[in-house]
Amino acid sequence: MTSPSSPTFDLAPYDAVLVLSFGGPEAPDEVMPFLRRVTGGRGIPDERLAEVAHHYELFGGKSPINDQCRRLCTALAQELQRLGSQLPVLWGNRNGPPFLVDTLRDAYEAGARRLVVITTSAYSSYSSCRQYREDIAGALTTLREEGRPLVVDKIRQYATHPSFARANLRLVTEAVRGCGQPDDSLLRVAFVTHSIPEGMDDTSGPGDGEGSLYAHQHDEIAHVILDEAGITLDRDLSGALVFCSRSGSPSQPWLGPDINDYLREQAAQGITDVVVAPIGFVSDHMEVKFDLDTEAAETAEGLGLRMTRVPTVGVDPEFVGGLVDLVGERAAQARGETRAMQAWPGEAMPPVCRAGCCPNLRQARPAACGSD
Ligand SMILES: CC1=C(CCC(=O)O)c2cc3nc(cc4[nH]c(cc5[nH]c(cc1n2)c(C)c5CCC(=O)O)c(CCC(=O)O)c4C)C(CCC(=O)O)=C3C
Ligand SMILES: [Fe+2]
Repeated sequence: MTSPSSPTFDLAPYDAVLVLSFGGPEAPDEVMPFLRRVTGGRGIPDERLAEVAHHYELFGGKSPINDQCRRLCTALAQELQRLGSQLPVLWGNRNGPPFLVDTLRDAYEAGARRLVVITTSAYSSYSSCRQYREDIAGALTTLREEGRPLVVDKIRQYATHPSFARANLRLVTEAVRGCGQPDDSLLRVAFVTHSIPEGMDDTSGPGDGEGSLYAHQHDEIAHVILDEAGITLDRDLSGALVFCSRSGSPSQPWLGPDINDYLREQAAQGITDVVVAPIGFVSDHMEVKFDLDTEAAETAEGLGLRMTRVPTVGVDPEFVGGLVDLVGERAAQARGETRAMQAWPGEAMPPVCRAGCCPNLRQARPAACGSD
């Protein structure tokens, strides 16, 4: 970790850090406009939209995601200040106010010319990486046409930055320690992430035909957490990678198994305790609050399974420190310096995405922060 007086903590050429997120409604009348923006032209059936609208209604029409972003911005700004940087931390979304383009316009008016983006999404795939790069490209085009040219870089996808796996490892270790089931043969750890269409997973990755990097990165983190937590606790832990929040048409294959099916299968085999670790999500947003804390918790209760939900990384200091480290790394790269890129487990993702990686399978759209 860099110390406050360290000359290596230099964030030039950046004028601001920008957190880019998904967006969410904050009042009942914002729910349907939000859902229409999210699903515009994507063939999500109406029944699914009504169902998801109901999830938001259960929480008074307010998604937790914006408050999570506000907390993250505050935590990042505090960590930057602790390291001696005064860079402002801004926030923009894809699907709800504050929209990315508006945040960037305000930044330009305030004098910013080059920014570095952190997305609230750790893994490789179209939905979790390239789509945000398309959002950036779209916003930059609009602003260029307005006579407000900006340069935007992005930190590398951070599923393979050690701080992310380590923070998740620590949280899972604590949850297993506290779950109250000392018998390893009666306990499973379910690592949960957002399901995506199989075609999107098949094409996730660096663009050289490797593919399935989304599933692979999750698998690797799940495995190292099981191993390391097992060593720390001197236990023989087992578990699986499972999925939530499947949408799309039922005929289209998405990644599985669904967490609820997994819980049923485990209960049928005599398991009594499941520790649910949402490694696919950086904070408690709607997928976590509804799909896990509401739906999966009900499934578990109906099965007589005890479910312990692991916290998301949120504003965990190790996680936030890792993001700030990545901002420093990206700044050094922007200055043309070479710097060792920390990675665990697996390889560091490129700071500039490779041509053709994680393609948009519906329509080709310009994407920023990549070599294509
Ligand atoms: C990989 C991934 C992440 C993680 C990476 C990232 O964070 O970006 C993510 C995050 C999120 N997804 C979210 C919400 C929604 N996602 C939807 C639909 C979809 N997600 C997909 C994938 C992902 N989504 C996909 C392939 C679709 C199908 C349609 C499409 O191809 O786009 C729909 C439509 C209705 C439905 O069908 O569920 C909604 C409402 C929210 C906000 C939650 C809140 O309000 O707290 C967040 C953070
Ligand atoms: Fe989603």
